[in-house]
Amino acid sequence: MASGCKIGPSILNSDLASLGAECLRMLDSGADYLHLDAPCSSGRSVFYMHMMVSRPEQWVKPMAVAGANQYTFHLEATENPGALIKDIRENGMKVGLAIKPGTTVEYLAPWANQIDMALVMTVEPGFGGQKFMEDMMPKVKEVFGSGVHWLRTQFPSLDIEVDGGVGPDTIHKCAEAGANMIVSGSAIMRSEDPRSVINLLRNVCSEAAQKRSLDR
Ligand SMILES: O=C(CO)[C@@H](O)[C@H](O)COP(=O)(O)O
Ligand SMILES: [Fe+2]
Repeated sequence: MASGCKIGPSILNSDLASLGAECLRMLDSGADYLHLDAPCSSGRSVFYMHMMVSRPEQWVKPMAVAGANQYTFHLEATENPGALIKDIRENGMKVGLAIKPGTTVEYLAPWANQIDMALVMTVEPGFGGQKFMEDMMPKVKEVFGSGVHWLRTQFPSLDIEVDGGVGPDTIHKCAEAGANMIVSGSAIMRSEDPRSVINLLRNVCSEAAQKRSLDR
């Protein structure tokens, strides 16, 4: 099984001058991990880096030294995903592999057994506050060959993350599709009560996961 439902506020939208304080505010509000879209140094929290960069190879060591726990790179950004996965592991981090809206899951599938997390982007990477792309949900449920199989069923222990436009209005789609790691930027960061948004996202996600396990 995947590692349970986890909510990771995206810090991309926050005031970068007060990054540390924002991270603490999110952890105090119940965040399971922090999804960082910009390189930064860390204290001792759970930092999952989303590297939207063109040469992800060059940032592995600096991110490891800065204390990142997971390094997610874009499949489209490298010619040698296998070597990069190996390098990330050798630098003591977990591995995330992201695909942009235009990339199908068949490109990700060959690597699925070597990574800790697949990230299905639900907006074009770049900035927060964009509209959720519901038509990405079939990727989480992926169609293989002639039959329909959920990515979740194909790789039951794989964490599947969604990122972009996810909040109280869109979480149900993600949870029903089988995502268990939920990145949410504006919906959490702009809320006056981030704790209640985080709880809501986690509850919807957990309920869907429970329902799936009962249906099995
Ligand atoms: O990677 C990205 C955007 O490219 C995200 O992590 C966003 O920062 C999420 O913000 P919202 O879409 O939830 O506002
Ligand atoms: Fe992100």
